[in-house]
Amino acid sequence: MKTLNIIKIGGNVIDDESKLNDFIQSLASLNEPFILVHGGGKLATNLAEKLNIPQQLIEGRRITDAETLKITTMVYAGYINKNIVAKLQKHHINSVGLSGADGNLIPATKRIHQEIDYGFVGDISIENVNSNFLDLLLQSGLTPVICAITHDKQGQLLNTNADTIASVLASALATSFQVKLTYCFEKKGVLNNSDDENSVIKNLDWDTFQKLKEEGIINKGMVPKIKNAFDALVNGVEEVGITSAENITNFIKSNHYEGTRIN
Ligand SMILES: Nc1ncnc2c1ncn2[C@@H]1O[C@H](COP(=O)(O)OP(=O)(O)OP(=O)(O)O)[C@@H](O)[C@H]1O
Repeated sequence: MKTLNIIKIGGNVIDDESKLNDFIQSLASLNEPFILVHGGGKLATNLAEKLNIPQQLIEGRRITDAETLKITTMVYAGYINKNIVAKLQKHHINSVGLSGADGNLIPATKRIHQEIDYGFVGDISIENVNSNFLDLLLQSGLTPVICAITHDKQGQLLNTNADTIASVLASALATSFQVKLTYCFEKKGVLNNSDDENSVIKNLDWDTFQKLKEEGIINKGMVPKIKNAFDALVNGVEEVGITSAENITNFIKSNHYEGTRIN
């Protein structure tokens, strides 16, 4: 089976043009096929503030009312997606930017919650991913760049967590590729001490994750990210890791390179 990398890039890197340029340059030297999934929450929040549209986040999840859906779609599927595609083109990586509605790539179901009205938030499943479409693009030598906007097949766009999209896509493709899933963000990996960049946990198993979560050492957005990472492993993804954007290529190429491997 051929190797395929699914790489997720986080918001703190996307917000910083210089960090983003370095990340894309590093990706360009990977020499392995990849699919890039991106977040971008901070830019969406900034634009919403400028437009006086109040934002509400519950446990790191954005409540997506009709106005917020417009903002997230403009920011994720518009500016961020095309900015990344343009930067990849500069490095001769012919990429194509997609939402989950394009090519019916990621159909979703609007989340119904007993107590919280999340608004236009979409839950997704491995079975519904249009992996044939991704396969066609990859076979044509194109690199898909995917944002966190999905659709319900009834004409409604939905907002879906980008870490979950990366995990679900990786799992859906694991039957036809040897998939390596790598989450990239601004730190060197999952840290044992948030103040010490040199405290990267090299290997993280489920029991250690539970312990560190209970102790509060792993918190905020890192909790759902790691849960998504374990889900991918359970669903047949070969290798799952979390590392810094600047070290992406070295991490993928060497098992000994700095970062956290999920196992
Ligand atoms: N033990 C830990 N080690 C490293 N980071 C941690 C840890 N615990 C919590 N974090 C936090 O998790 C954050 C990463 O999660 P987050 O969901 O914000 O990632 P992201 O991929 O950058 O976001 P997005 O998908 O919204 O663009 C880090 O910025 C850090 O503050």
